[in-house]
Formats: sequence, C-alpha cells, structure tokens
Amino acid sequence: MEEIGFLGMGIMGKAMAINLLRHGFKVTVWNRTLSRCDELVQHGASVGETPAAVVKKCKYTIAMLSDPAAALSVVFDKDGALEQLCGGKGYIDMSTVDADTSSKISEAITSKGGSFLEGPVSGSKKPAEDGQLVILAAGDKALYDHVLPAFDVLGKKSFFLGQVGNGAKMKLVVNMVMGSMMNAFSEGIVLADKSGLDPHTLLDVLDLGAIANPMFKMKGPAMIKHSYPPAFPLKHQQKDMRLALALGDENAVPMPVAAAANEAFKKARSLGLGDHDFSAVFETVGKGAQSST
Ligand SMILES: NC(=O)C1=CN([C@@H]2O[C@H](COP(=O)(O)OP(=O)(O)OC[C@H]3O[C@@H](n4cnc5c(N)ncnc54)[C@H](OP(=O)(O)O)[C@@H]3O)[C@@H](O)[C@H]2O)C=CC1
Ligand SMILES: O=CC(=O)O
Repeated sequence: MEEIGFLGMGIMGKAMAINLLRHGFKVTVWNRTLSRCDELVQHGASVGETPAAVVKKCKYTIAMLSDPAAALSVVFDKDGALEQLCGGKGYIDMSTVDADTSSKISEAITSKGGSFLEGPVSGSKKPAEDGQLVILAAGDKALYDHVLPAFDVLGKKSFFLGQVGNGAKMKLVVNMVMGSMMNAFSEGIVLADKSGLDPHTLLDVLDLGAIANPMFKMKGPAMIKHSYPPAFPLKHQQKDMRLALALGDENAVPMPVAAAANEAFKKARSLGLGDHDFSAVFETVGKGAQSST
C-alpha cells in the first residue's frame, strides 16, 4: 500500500503507527507536540511539520486524536489536513468522537473531492501494541476496502457499519457500557473489602462466572493496589460518557446508570485523576477505597 500519514502520537496513535512500521508500511507522522514523534523516527517513520504537510505527501492519512475539538482543529485550522485534501486522497479518523463531529469532517473533505472514513477502535494500549483492536468503520466503502490491509495489521476484526456516524455511535455505545461496568466493578471491590471479604477472592470468583471479562481480570489487581498507569485516560472515558449521554438525549433513551457513572468520572476528574487510567474512578467509591490493600 501507498505511504500512510498518521496524525496524533498519543498512547494509541504511537502504538498503532509503530505497528504499521513493524509490518513494513511506510509512515509519515505528525503530532501537535512534535517531540513526541522522535521515538517514531527511531522505528523508521518520517515526520511532517504540519497535518497539511502529511496529507500533501501521503495518499491516505489516519488521525488518532483526543476528542472532537482536537479532531476538528487538526482538519480545519491553519495548516490543517483539509488544506491538502483533494480528489484521490483519503482521510481516516480513528479518534472517538460524536457522529456530528465525524459528519462535519466528512462533509468538508468530500466537498473537496477527498474520501472519508471514520474508524474508532475498541481496545486499549495493549491491544493497540499487539494489533488486536476492533475497528468500527463507516463512510466511504471504497476507501475502507483500500485500507483493509492496514486495518488488518492494526486490528483483529474490522466492521463496516455503513454511513458516516454509525462507527462513532457504535463506539460510544460500547464505551458507555464499559464505563458503567467499571463503576459497578469498583463498588463491588469496595463492598467486598468493607464487608470483610478478600477483594482478590472476589476477582477469582468473578473470573469464573458469567460476568468474567478481560477488563476485570486485567485492571482488578492494580485497582486493589490503587495503581492506575494510564492505558485509557480517565478524561477520555468521561468524554465518551458525556457523548454517549448526548446520544441518549437525542434518541430519548433513559440512561440513569450511565448518568451516574458519568458523575463518578467527573468526580474523579475533579480529584485530579483525569490523566490516570479510567480505573482510577475506583478512588471515588466512598472512603472504603482509600483503605483497601
Ligand atoms: N487509550 C485508549 O485505551 C483508547 C483511546 N481511544 C480513543 O483514541 C483517541 C486517542 O486516545 P489516546 O491515544 O489514549 O489519547 P492521548 O491523550 O494519549 O493522546 C491524545 C492525542 O491527541 C492530541 N491532541 C489533543 N488535543 C489536540 C489538539 N487540540 N490539536 C492537535 N492534537 C491534539 C495529542 O497531542 P499532544 O501530544 O500534543 O498533546 C495526542 O497526540 C481518543 O479519542 C480516545 O478516546 C480509543 C480506544 C482506546
Ligand atoms: O476506548 C477505550 C477502549 O478500551 O476501547
């Protein structure tokens, strides 16, 4: 495949770009804080000075940015991607954003003759490093077919979900469930501890039953130690809850569980935990969490 541009060298973008390089793709990277591209150069990447410079050089450009404001800024601001998008060029935004943001970007790009695909992913830092993401694509089907070899490196499974917005919505639904589960899990660990049970035994019991899942297994032991090295930053999970609640609002879907979970993530942010892993929401569960071992 042609050289790929990659905008955004955060936790996910860096892991994904390194993965593409490892699999023989030529990649040109850009990051707002340009020094974060240095490590990528060691892996064989070239660096573009601006998003526009990357798009000019590459036929296809992937973006992996924090939130709607970042996704819009990288496309529409001066030296942004849109300046160089034209017929024959493709833009693939894999950031988690809302459907409106994705549609705005899509309309701007397609009105200049370019093609657009959204492709938010399920799976965190480790699945990104291991090429085990689940890709939720929607938009231009021809572009999807063309970039599938790259998606096959990045993920274990790609879904094509139809029109622009469907990938964004699917991702928000999934993360709404995940954020709610993380809160219930946190309450469960504290409840076990406070009622005289060993939280580690709770993890063993959960892992053998119908609600066993990789998230509990992976994050539980660290949570019990109050350790939250960021794989999925809490501020991004709260952004996803907020966007999912807005989607619920639009569709008149009552979501009291998600709304409560959102409040807990907001509380965690107010405690300065936004850059910690989203499992740090554990710290908001009563005083009990503070005394767990
Ligand atoms: N981490 C995870 O487990 C997962 C994350 N996601 C989603 O992927 C996206 C990226 O997440 P992640 O890599 O963890 O996030 P990080 O916070 O690690 O990285 C965010 C990236 O966005 C850039 N950025 C932020 N604001 C702007 C802006 N205004 N203009 C230009 N660039 C900007 C940052 O640049 P700079 O370095 O200059 O700050 C950085 O490259 C998010 O939408 C997140 O919800 C999806 C699945 C899993
Ligand atoms: O968006 C986060 C994830 O783990 O998926």
